[in-house]
Formats: sequence, structure tokens, C-alpha cells
Amino acid sequence: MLFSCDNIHMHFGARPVLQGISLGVHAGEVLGIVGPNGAGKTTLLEILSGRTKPTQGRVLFEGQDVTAMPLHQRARCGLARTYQSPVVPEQLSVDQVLKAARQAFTPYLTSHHAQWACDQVGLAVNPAQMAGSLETLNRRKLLLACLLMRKPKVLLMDEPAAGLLGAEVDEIDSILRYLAQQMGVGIILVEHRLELMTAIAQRVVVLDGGELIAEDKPHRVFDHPRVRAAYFETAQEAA
Ligand SMILES: Nc1ncnc2c1ncn2[C@@H]1O[C@H](COP(=O)(O)OP(=O)(O)OP(=O)(O)O)[C@@H](O)[C@H]1O
Repeated sequence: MLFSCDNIHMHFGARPVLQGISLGVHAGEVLGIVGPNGAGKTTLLEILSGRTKPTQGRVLFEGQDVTAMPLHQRARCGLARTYQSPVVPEQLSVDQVLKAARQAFTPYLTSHHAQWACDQVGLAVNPAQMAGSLETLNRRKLLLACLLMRKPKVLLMDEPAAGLLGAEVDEIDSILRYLAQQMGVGIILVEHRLELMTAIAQRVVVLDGGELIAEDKPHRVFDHPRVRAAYFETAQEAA
């Protein structure tokens, strides 16, 4: 297993938010995480990325225990993370954003690395354009290009299709498929859109109330009685 966690528990005060979560991803595999609102998906991504320390449990990267390793060190090991909102530096041009990303790496990456990364995600915009004026899909592509030039081994993604429509979702789908299949990146993906999950994930885990209640292939995971109950009850409560 390339990247995994083992028996993760998380409490906020006395409140348990994650209870005994174990999962992992292989190189070139896409693992999906779904679950109703408040299930603990984002909290788990925060723990996997190193932004939050779990109350209990371990995170393992290529067999090494990285539980105590902070976010920036995990990034150097090859872990990358994207967020639900594609926040870019509004006052910098696309070229300046890419340059800042190149210079955040030691030794500095070259403009060839940046161009290569832009090509991988199909980012074709005027380099002088202000990043703040990009629409959602190109913001996501720019942020992904900044990560890809570091050649990550593992990518953690929180709702990469949020704010996208139709053909744009298909484009993200193709990019993620390419990263996994051609570049061998292990991807852990939190996503509400089940069609995206079904299209690209090999396995899906379902969280509910901080517990892992099912793990299966995407087209089978909703056959599990606990998964149906979690979604049905949530829908009923919301009605
Ligand atoms: N810093 C925090 N302090 C206290 N409680 C928190 C904190 N962060 C999250 N929670 C609680 O933990 C639970 C899980 O939240 P989390 O955001 O991980 O769920 P989620 O599955 O990502 O939900 P959504 O799909 O709505 O984004 C929620 O009940 C939330 O209110």
C-alpha cells in the first residue's frame, strides 16, 4: 500500500468525529470517500494531509509512520492536497503563480517543469491573465499544475468537481484518470457526485457518523444496507 491510515480516531472536545478509520490507496489507484454531511470526510482528509493530528491512530506513507510529520514535510515526501474551493492569489498573474510554485521547491523548478505541468492538465490560458479572473475549471487546473510540477505520489482531493458543470466535470474526470493511470499517482477523492466516483474510482469507502460503514466497488457500494440507511435517513431528516 502506498499511503494508508490505521485505526484513526478523532475527538473534538468530548465529541467523537472519527472512530477507528482504516483505509489506503495503491499507486495508480483512485479511492473514493463518500458520506452524508458531517460524516467526517473533510476531517479525515485534514488528518491524512498532516494539517490535523488524530487523537489516536497512524498515517503511513510508503511504509513509514508519518503521523507526527507536519503538512509541509509530507508535501516534500510527495503528498499533495487540493481543497473544495479553488482559492488562487487574486492579485498575481498565472505566470507569477506558477513562478511562486516553482520557487517554493528546493532546488527551484524551471519554467519547463511549469509548462510540463500545465500541459498535463490542459491549462491553456494567457500567462499574463490575472489568476483572480480565471473561472473555476481553470483555477482548479492552475492549482493542480502547481502541485504536479513537484511530481506528487499521492493526491488528496476534496470535491474536485465542486462548482463545475457537465463537460467540465468530464474534463476533471479525464485529468484524474490520466494522473492515476499514466503517472501512477494514488488519489484519495472526497466527492459528492457519484457519477464521477463511478467513472474513476476503483474502490469507494462510505463514512457515516465518523464510522466506516462500507467499502466496495462504486457500482456496488449502495447495495449495502447500512449505506442505504445512512443516505435514506439523512434524506428523511432533511425533508
Ligand atoms: N474544528 C472542529 N471543531 C469541532 N467540531 C468539528 C470541527 N471540524 C469538524 N467538526 C465536526 O465534525 C463533524 C465532521 O465534520 P466534517 O467537516 O469532517 O464532515 P464532512 O463529512 O466533510 O461534511 P460535509 O460533507 O458537510 O463537508 C461535523 O459534525 C463537524 O461539525
